[in-house]
Amino acid sequence: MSVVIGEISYTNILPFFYHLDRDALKKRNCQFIPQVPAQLNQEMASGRIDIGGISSFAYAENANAFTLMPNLSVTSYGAVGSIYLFSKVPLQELDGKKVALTLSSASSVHLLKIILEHFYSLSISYTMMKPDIGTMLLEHDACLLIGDDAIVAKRENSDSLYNYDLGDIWYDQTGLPMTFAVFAVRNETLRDHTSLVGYIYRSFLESKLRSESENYQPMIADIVKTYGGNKSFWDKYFLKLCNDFGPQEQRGLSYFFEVLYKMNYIAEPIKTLNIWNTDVTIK
Ligand SMILES: C=C(O[C@@H]1C=C(C(=O)O)C=C[C@H]1O)C(=O)O
Repeated sequence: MSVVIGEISYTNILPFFYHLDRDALKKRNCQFIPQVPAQLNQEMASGRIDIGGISSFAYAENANAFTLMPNLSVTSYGAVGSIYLFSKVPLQELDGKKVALTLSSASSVHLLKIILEHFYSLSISYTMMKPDIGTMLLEHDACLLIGDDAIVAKRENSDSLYNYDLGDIWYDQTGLPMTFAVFAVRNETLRDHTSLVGYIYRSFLESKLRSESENYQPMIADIVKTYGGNKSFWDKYFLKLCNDFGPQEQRGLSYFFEVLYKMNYIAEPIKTLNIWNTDVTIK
């Protein structure tokens, strides 16, 4: 039986994937499925995908079925640079208005609801839509985009619309980092394929450490060719993102989960984050 690895199809996950030895992983019977986060979340929940990066919100919804991997996440301390609310009016004036939300996201969609309803006490009507800023804004006053969709939209629309970086607002309001993506494994996969999961985990960690030690340079050169933008934009983007998942990132995530529970967006409170103790398991 193969182990299926979910691969978020956004540049922000690349530090964990860029230096993977995919042939070695395929020889060990691993397969890769690239998808936007919301799709990966569903497929992890249904068991079609076994391991990989998912929305942190999806962990909160499936905390009994998933185990988190230490040291790996997509987190921001303040501005993230790829998660924006684009609005025709200032944020405070959105009360009673219509906001379109990208179908690709789960964490940022809920973070936006926390910001608008909990931090700013606004009442909003939401529609989930495909991530296309033109269509989204035809009949809505604002829209949320994430990942490369948001990066391109910001490049092209920053003069004509108000834009708000959700990582920035979260940090201003809480003083905490925001973890958008975590790395998780299904509990049965961890139980049945412990040593292979250990190998995959080490591969992600090594790719991340190598990307960081190279200041993301070969990776950024490839990104510029594929996605455009200039090198200095991508340099800043990756230097600002935090790819760790230590005590402070976990504190921020636990607070996000606490607010989600208070606002009834998750059914059960998350009392502890179930993080794999790799020191004990991996030899
Ligand atoms: C930083 C980002 O984080 C992403 C946001 C996610 C979400 O909102 O559910 C999920 C995974 C992350 O890759 C981004 O895509 O811009």
